[in-house]
Amino acid sequence: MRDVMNNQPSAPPPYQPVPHKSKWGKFIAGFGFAFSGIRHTITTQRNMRVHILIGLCAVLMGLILRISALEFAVLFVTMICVFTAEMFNTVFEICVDLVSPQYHPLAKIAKDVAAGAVLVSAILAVMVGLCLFGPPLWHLIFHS
Ligand SMILES: Nc1ncnc2c1ncn2[C@@H]1O[C@H](COP(=O)(O)OP(=O)(O)OP(=O)(O)O)[C@@H](O)[C@H]1O
Repeated sequence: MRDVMNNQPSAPPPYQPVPHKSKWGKFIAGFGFAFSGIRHTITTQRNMRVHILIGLCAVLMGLILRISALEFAVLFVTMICVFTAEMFNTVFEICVDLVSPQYHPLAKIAKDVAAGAVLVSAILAVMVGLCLFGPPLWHLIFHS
């Protein structure tokens, strides 16, 4: 959008919340926005697709190795931790790009810390995976 008189980029119009007829309409629209955020992360972030693929493989492995319901619960919590970290990382990337499109040392720190949070959660996932699948895999390989 450009300022016609000066041929300069003009400020975008202020955000106007979409009016909803009822409370329920607003409630249901909230789900739509949330799913749209999830879809955006999956379609734009390759790392998110990798996390989902690894998570699905882990669930499949859990089924094959017949881990307990409690172990599945631990697996799901861990997977959601990683997904959530990746989604917040995406939020930070977008916010930083919005506020500081040019290079800025604070922008670098913000993005690096957000990426670090994803790495920490991925390390947690590897450790949980080792604890859950290590013993049954060991038993399967060396005692069958
Ligand atoms: N505005 C900026 N100012 C300073 N450093 C930046 C800036 N934008 C990015 N960086 C540096 O570049 C790194 C990569 O940033 P980028 O936005 O490309 O993230 P990414 O992890 O590659 O994102 P994606 O997940 O989309 O591939 C950041 O971790 C940060 O160190």
